[in-house]
Amino acid sequence: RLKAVAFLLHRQPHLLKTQLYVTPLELVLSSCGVIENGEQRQNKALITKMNNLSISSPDYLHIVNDTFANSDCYCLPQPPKLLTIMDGEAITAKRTAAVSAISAKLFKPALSEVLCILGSGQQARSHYDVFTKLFKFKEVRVWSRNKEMAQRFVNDLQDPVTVCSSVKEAVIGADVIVTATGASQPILFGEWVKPGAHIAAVGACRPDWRELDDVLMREAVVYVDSREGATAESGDIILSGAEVFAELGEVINGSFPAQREKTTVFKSLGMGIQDAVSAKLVLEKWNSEY
Ligand SMILES: NC(=O)C1=CN([C@@H]2O[C@H](COP(=O)(O)OP(=O)(O)OC[C@H]3O[C@@H](n4cnc5c(N)ncnc54)[C@H](OP(=O)(O)O)[C@@H]3O)[C@@H](O)[C@H]2O)C=CC1
Ligand SMILES: O=C(O)C1=NCCCC1
Repeated sequence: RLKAVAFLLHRQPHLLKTQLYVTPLELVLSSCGVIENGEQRQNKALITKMNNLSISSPDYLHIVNDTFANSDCYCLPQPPKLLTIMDGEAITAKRTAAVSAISAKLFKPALSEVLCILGSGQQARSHYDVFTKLFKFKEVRVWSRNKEMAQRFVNDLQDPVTVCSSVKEAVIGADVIVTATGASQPILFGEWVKPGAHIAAVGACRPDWRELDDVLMREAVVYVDSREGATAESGDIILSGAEVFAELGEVINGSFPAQREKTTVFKSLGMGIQDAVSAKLVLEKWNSEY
Protein backbone atom coordinates (compact mmCIF):
# COMPACT_ATOMS: atom_id res chain seq x y z
CA ARG A 1 0.00 0.00 0.00
CA LEU A 2 2.88 2.38 0.73
CA LYS A 3 4.26 1.61 -2.70
CA ALA A 4 0.90 2.27 -4.27
CA VAL A 5 0.70 5.64 -2.53
CA ALA A 6 4.19 6.56 -3.67
CA PHE A 7 3.49 5.47 -7.21
CA LEU A 8 0.40 7.65 -7.27
CA LEU A 9 2.47 10.63 -6.21
CA HIS A 10 4.09 10.58 -9.58
CA ARG A 11 1.03 9.65 -11.61
CA GLN A 12 -1.40 12.26 -10.37
CA PRO A 13 -1.49 15.97 -11.07
CA HIS A 14 -0.28 17.88 -8.06
CA LEU A 15 -2.38 20.74 -6.78
CA LEU A 16 -0.17 23.22 -5.02
CA LYS A 17 -1.30 24.33 -1.60
CA THR A 18 -3.28 27.51 -1.55
CA GLN A 19 -2.10 29.81 1.19
CA LEU A 20 -4.35 32.47 2.58
CA TYR A 21 -2.68 34.96 4.84
CA VAL A 22 -5.10 36.14 7.47
CA THR A 23 -3.50 38.17 10.25
CA PRO A 24 -2.69 37.05 12.88
CA LEU A 25 -3.43 33.51 11.77
CA GLU A 26 -2.08 32.05 8.60
CA LEU A 27 -4.46 29.64 7.00
CA VAL A 28 -3.06 27.07 4.67
CA LEU A 29 -5.50 25.20 2.52
CA SER A 30 -3.03 22.46 2.10
CA SER A 31 -4.56 19.92 -0.09
CA CYS A 32 -7.33 19.18 -2.42
CA GLY A 33 -7.71 16.10 -4.53
CA VAL A 34 -10.28 14.33 -6.62
CA ILE A 35 -10.53 10.58 -6.81
CA GLU A 36 -12.21 8.95 -9.72
CA ASN A 37 -12.77 5.36 -10.56
CA GLY A 38 -12.10 4.92 -14.25
CA GLU A 39 -14.32 5.88 -17.15
CA GLN A 40 -17.56 5.45 -15.26
CA ARG A 41 -16.51 8.10 -12.82
CA GLN A 42 -17.86 6.04 -9.98
CA ASN A 43 -16.87 6.67 -6.38
CA LYS A 44 -15.88 10.19 -7.13
CA ALA A 45 -14.88 12.19 -4.14
CA LEU A 46 -13.58 15.62 -3.39
CA ILE A 47 -11.10 15.79 -0.57
CA THR A 48 -10.08 18.99 1.10
CA LYS A 49 -7.76 19.51 4.02
CA MET A 50 -7.39 22.73 5.90
CA ASN A 51 -4.42 23.47 8.09
CA ASN A 52 -4.48 26.36 10.41
CA LEU A 53 -1.13 27.33 11.78
CA SER A 54 0.10 30.35 13.57
CA ILE A 55 3.58 31.63 13.00
CA SER A 56 3.39 34.21 15.77
CA SER A 57 2.95 31.55 18.41
CA PRO A 58 5.30 28.65 19.17
CA ASP A 59 2.28 26.38 19.05
CA TYR A 60 1.37 24.78 15.78
CA LEU A 61 -2.39 25.00 15.96
CA HIS A 62 -3.82 21.69 14.92
CA ILE A 63 -7.26 22.80 13.90
CA VAL A 64 -7.45 20.63 10.89
CA ASN A 65 -10.55 19.43 9.13
CA ASP A 66 -10.57 16.92 6.38
CA THR A 67 -13.67 16.43 4.39
CA PHE A 68 -14.21 13.53 2.08
CA ALA A 69 -17.27 14.62 0.23
CA ASN A 70 -19.07 12.95 -2.61
CA SER A 71 -19.56 15.45 -5.37
CA ASP A 72 -19.74 15.59 -9.10
CA CYS A 73 -17.13 18.13 -10.02
CA TYR A 74 -18.27 18.37 -13.62
CA CYS A 75 -21.97 19.16 -13.55
CA LEU A 76 -23.10 19.04 -9.92
CA PRO A 77 -26.50 17.40 -10.65
CA GLN A 78 -27.30 17.47 -6.96
CA PRO A 79 -25.84 19.07 -3.88
CA PRO A 80 -22.68 17.25 -2.73
CA LYS A 81 -23.17 14.78 0.08
CA LEU A 82 -20.73 15.00 2.95
CA LEU A 83 -19.27 11.51 3.27
CA THR A 84 -17.11 11.98 6.30
CA ILE A 85 -14.99 14.34 8.32
CA MET A 86 -11.65 12.91 9.35
CA ASP A 87 -8.98 13.90 11.80
CA GLY A 88 -6.49 15.63 9.53
CA GLU A 89 -3.84 15.72 12.23
CA ALA A 90 -3.75 11.92 12.53
CA ILE A 91 -3.76 11.38 8.78
CA THR A 92 -1.09 14.03 8.18
CA ALA A 93 1.18 12.47 10.80
CA LYS A 94 0.86 8.97 9.38
CA ARG A 95 0.94 9.74 5.67
CA THR A 96 3.95 12.04 5.97
CA ALA A 97 5.92 9.44 7.93
CA ALA A 98 4.84 6.72 5.50
CA VAL A 99 6.18 8.66 2.53
CA SER A 100 9.45 9.41 4.40
CA ALA A 101 9.74 5.69 5.14
CA ILE A 102 9.54 4.96 1.43
CA SER A 103 12.38 7.43 0.88
CA ALA A 104 14.41 5.78 3.65
CA LYS A 105 13.79 2.37 2.16
CA LEU A 106 15.12 3.57 -1.19
CA PHE A 107 17.99 5.83 -0.10
CA LYS A 108 19.30 4.92 3.36
CA PRO A 109 22.76 3.31 3.49
CA ALA A 110 22.73 -0.48 3.26
CA LEU A 111 24.14 -0.62 6.79
CA SER A 112 22.03 1.83 8.80
CA GLU A 113 22.60 1.51 12.52
CA VAL A 114 21.90 4.95 13.93
CA LEU A 115 18.63 6.86 13.55
CA CYS A 116 18.50 10.50 14.62
CA ILE A 117 15.30 12.51 14.96
CA LEU A 118 15.43 16.30 15.23
CA GLY A 119 12.21 17.57 16.80
CA SER A 120 9.85 15.98 19.29
CA GLY A 121 6.37 16.90 18.04
CA GLN A 122 3.71 15.05 16.05
CA GLN A 123 5.86 14.37 13.02
CA ALA A 124 8.85 13.32 15.10
CA ARG A 125 6.66 10.75 16.87
CA SER A 126 5.02 9.37 13.73
CA HIS A 127 8.43 9.10 12.07
CA TYR A 128 9.83 7.32 15.13
CA ASP A 129 6.92 4.86 15.07
CA VAL A 130 7.14 4.05 11.37
CA PHE A 131 10.95 4.02 11.08
CA THR A 132 11.52 1.78 14.09
CA LYS A 133 8.73 -0.54 12.97
CA LEU A 134 10.06 -0.95 9.43
CA PHE A 135 13.83 -0.80 10.02
CA LYS A 136 16.19 -2.13 12.68
CA PHE A 137 18.51 0.43 14.31
CA LYS A 138 21.12 -0.21 17.00
CA GLU A 139 20.71 3.28 18.38
CA VAL A 140 18.03 5.97 18.21
CA ARG A 141 18.76 9.57 19.21
CA VAL A 142 16.47 12.55 19.60
CA TRP A 143 17.14 16.25 19.89
CA SER A 144 14.61 18.98 20.50
CA ARG A 145 14.96 22.74 20.95
CA ASN A 146 13.66 22.35 24.50
CA LYS A 147 15.41 19.45 26.13
CA GLU A 148 12.44 18.69 28.39
CA MET A 149 10.31 18.16 25.28
CA ALA A 150 12.84 15.60 24.04
CA GLN A 151 12.78 13.96 27.47
CA ARG A 152 8.95 13.85 27.41
CA PHE A 153 9.10 12.29 23.94
CA VAL A 154 11.45 9.57 25.20
CA ASN A 155 9.46 8.93 28.38
CA ASP A 156 6.49 7.96 26.21
CA LEU A 157 8.40 5.18 24.45
CA GLN A 158 9.03 1.56 25.36
CA ASP A 159 12.50 1.27 23.82
CA PRO A 160 15.64 3.17 24.82
CA VAL A 161 16.29 6.43 22.97
CA THR A 162 19.16 8.83 23.73
CA VAL A 163 18.30 12.47 24.40
CA CYS A 164 20.99 14.71 22.90
CA SER A 165 21.89 18.20 24.02
CA SER A 166 22.80 19.60 20.62
CA VAL A 167 22.01 18.93 16.98
CA LYS A 168 25.69 18.25 16.35
CA GLU A 169 25.86 15.63 19.09
CA ALA A 170 22.68 14.01 17.75
CA VAL A 171 23.67 13.79 14.09
CA ILE A 172 27.38 12.95 14.18
CA GLY A 173 27.70 9.40 12.86
CA ALA A 174 23.95 9.01 12.19
CA ASP A 175 22.98 6.99 9.12
CA VAL A 176 19.40 8.24 8.91
CA ILE A 177 18.32 11.71 10.04
CA VAL A 178 14.74 12.97 10.23
CA THR A 179 14.29 16.74 10.53
CA ALA A 180 10.79 17.48 11.79
CA THR A 181 10.98 20.90 13.39
CA GLY A 182 9.38 24.30 13.11
CA ALA A 183 12.77 25.89 12.44
CA SER A 184 12.92 28.76 9.99
CA GLN A 185 16.74 28.92 9.88
CA PRO A 186 19.12 26.00 9.20
CA ILE A 187 19.68 23.70 12.16
CA LEU A 188 21.38 20.83 10.31
CA PHE A 189 24.78 21.56 8.79
CA GLY A 190 26.44 19.50 6.08
CA GLU A 191 29.79 19.45 7.85
CA TRP A 192 28.26 17.29 10.63
CA VAL A 193 26.57 14.78 8.35
CA LYS A 194 28.20 11.41 7.76
CA PRO A 195 28.91 10.89 4.04
CA GLY A 196 26.29 8.56 2.59
CA ALA A 197 23.68 9.36 5.24
CA HIS A 198 20.03 9.79 4.33
CA ILE A 199 18.04 12.80 5.51
CA ALA A 200 14.25 12.95 5.48
CA ALA A 201 13.61 16.69 5.70
CA VAL A 202 10.02 17.17 6.80
CA GLY A 203 9.86 20.71 8.23
CA ALA A 204 10.61 24.11 6.61
CA CYS A 205 7.67 23.95 4.23
CA ARG A 206 7.69 27.60 3.30
CA PRO A 207 9.70 29.32 0.57
CA ASP A 208 11.64 31.39 3.12
CA TRP A 209 12.15 28.72 5.81
CA ARG A 210 15.15 26.45 6.22
CA GLU A 211 16.16 23.39 8.19
CA LEU A 212 19.23 22.36 6.17
CA ASP A 213 22.22 24.53 5.24
CA ASP A 214 23.51 25.28 1.75
CA VAL A 215 26.45 22.89 2.04
CA LEU A 216 24.19 19.92 2.74
CA MET A 217 21.64 20.91 0.12
CA ARG A 218 24.27 21.34 -2.58
CA GLU A 219 26.36 18.27 -1.76
CA ALA A 220 23.50 15.81 -1.36
CA VAL A 221 21.47 14.16 -4.07
CA VAL A 222 18.08 15.81 -3.57
CA TYR A 223 14.82 13.91 -4.02
CA VAL A 224 11.36 15.45 -3.55
CA ASP A 225 7.74 14.35 -3.42
CA SER A 226 6.84 16.85 -6.15
CA ARG A 227 9.17 19.04 -8.21
CA GLU A 228 6.42 21.60 -8.63
CA GLY A 229 5.77 21.73 -4.88
CA ALA A 230 9.49 21.83 -4.06
CA THR A 231 10.31 24.76 -6.30
CA ALA A 232 7.32 26.74 -5.01
CA GLU A 233 7.27 25.82 -1.30
CA SER A 234 10.72 24.78 -0.07
CA GLY A 235 13.14 27.39 1.28
CA ASP A 236 15.81 24.70 1.50
CA ILE A 237 15.63 24.20 -2.26
CA ILE A 238 14.82 27.71 -3.45
CA LEU A 239 17.32 29.58 -1.25
CA SER A 240 20.21 27.11 -1.60
CA GLY A 241 19.82 26.85 -5.36
CA ALA A 242 20.11 23.07 -5.01
CA GLU A 243 19.17 20.97 -7.98
CA VAL A 244 16.33 18.48 -7.60
CA PHE A 245 17.52 15.12 -8.90
CA ALA A 246 14.20 13.26 -8.97
CA GLU A 247 10.76 12.80 -7.52
CA LEU A 248 10.17 9.75 -5.34
CA GLY A 249 7.66 8.44 -7.86
CA GLU A 250 10.26 8.75 -10.64
CA VAL A 251 12.57 6.44 -8.68
CA ILE A 252 9.80 3.95 -7.98
CA ASN A 253 8.80 3.77 -11.64
CA GLY A 254 12.44 3.31 -12.69
CA SER A 255 13.01 6.62 -14.50
CA PHE A 256 15.73 7.72 -12.07
CA PRO A 257 18.15 5.72 -9.89
CA ALA A 258 18.24 5.61 -6.10
CA GLN A 259 21.75 6.86 -5.33
CA ARG A 260 21.94 5.04 -2.03
CA GLU A 261 25.76 5.21 -1.82
CA LYS A 262 25.68 9.03 -1.82
CA THR A 263 24.41 11.46 0.82
CA THR A 264 20.72 11.87 0.03
CA VAL A 265 18.05 14.36 1.07
CA PHE A 266 14.36 13.67 0.64
CA LYS A 267 12.67 17.06 0.85
CA SER A 268 9.10 16.36 1.89
CA LEU A 269 6.41 19.00 1.54
CA GLY A 270 3.22 16.99 1.52
CA MET A 271 0.79 16.56 -1.33
CA GLY A 272 -2.97 16.51 -1.59
CA ILE A 273 -2.87 13.12 -3.26
CA GLN A 274 -1.23 11.65 -0.13
CA ASP A 275 -4.17 12.88 1.92
CA ALA A 276 -6.70 11.78 -0.66
CA VAL A 277 -5.33 8.24 -0.94
CA SER A 278 -4.91 7.91 2.84
CA ALA A 279 -8.43 9.20 3.50
CA LYS A 280 -9.77 6.73 0.95
CA LEU A 281 -7.96 3.85 2.68
CA VAL A 282 -9.35 4.91 6.04
CA LEU A 283 -12.87 5.22 4.68
CA GLU A 284 -12.70 1.83 2.96
CA LYS A 285 -11.46 0.19 6.15
CA TRP A 286 -14.18 1.86 8.16
CA ASN A 287 -16.83 0.76 5.67
CA SER A 288 -15.57 -2.82 5.68
CA GLU A 289 -15.58 -3.06 9.48
CA TYR A 290 -18.68 -1.11 10.54
N1 LIG B 1 6.29 17.59 4.86
C1 LIG B 1 5.03 17.44 5.24
O1 LIG B 1 4.22 16.82 4.57
C2 LIG B 1 4.60 18.03 6.52
C3 LIG B 1 5.43 18.87 7.20
N2 LIG B 1 5.06 19.41 8.40
C4 LIG B 1 6.03 20.26 9.06
O2 LIG B 1 6.79 19.47 9.96
C5 LIG B 1 7.25 20.27 11.05
C6 LIG B 1 6.86 19.60 12.36
O3 LIG B 1 5.46 19.49 12.42
P1 LIG B 1 4.73 18.87 13.71
O4 LIG B 1 5.54 17.77 14.27
O5 LIG B 1 3.34 18.61 13.32
O6 LIG B 1 4.78 20.12 14.69
P2 LIG B 1 4.74 20.12 16.30
O7 LIG B 1 4.24 21.45 16.68
O8 LIG B 1 4.07 18.91 16.82
O9 LIG B 1 6.30 20.04 16.70
C7 LIG B 1 7.14 21.10 16.33
C8 LIG B 1 8.56 20.71 16.69
O10 LIG B 1 9.44 21.71 16.15
C9 LIG B 1 10.29 22.20 17.17
N3 LIG B 1 10.55 23.60 16.87
C10 LIG B 1 9.67 24.62 16.79
N4 LIG B 1 10.30 25.75 16.44
C11 LIG B 1 11.61 25.44 16.31
C12 LIG B 1 12.77 26.18 15.97
N5 LIG B 1 12.70 27.47 15.68
N6 LIG B 1 13.96 25.53 15.93
C13 LIG B 1 14.05 24.21 16.20
N7 LIG B 1 12.98 23.44 16.55
C14 LIG B 1 11.78 24.06 16.59
C15 LIG B 1 9.58 21.97 18.48
O11 LIG B 1 10.55 21.80 19.48
P3 LIG B 1 10.29 22.13 21.04
O12 LIG B 1 8.94 21.56 21.37
O13 LIG B 1 11.43 21.41 21.73
O14 LIG B 1 10.35 23.61 21.18
C16 LIG B 1 8.83 20.66 18.18
O15 LIG B 1 9.65 19.56 18.43
C17 LIG B 1 6.62 21.65 10.85
O16 LIG B 1 7.55 22.47 10.19
C18 LIG B 1 5.44 21.37 9.92
O17 LIG B 1 5.08 22.49 9.15
C19 LIG B 1 3.86 19.08 8.99
C20 LIG B 1 2.99 18.27 8.34
C21 LIG B 1 3.27 17.69 7.04
O1 LIG C 1 1.05 18.62 3.56
C1 LIG C 1 0.70 19.15 4.63
O2 LIG C 1 -0.33 18.82 5.22
C2 LIG C 1 1.55 20.20 5.19
N1 LIG C 1 2.64 20.45 4.58
C3 LIG C 1 3.53 21.48 4.95
C4 LIG C 1 3.30 22.05 6.29
C5 LIG C 1 1.93 22.03 6.80
C6 LIG C 1 1.14 20.84 6.43
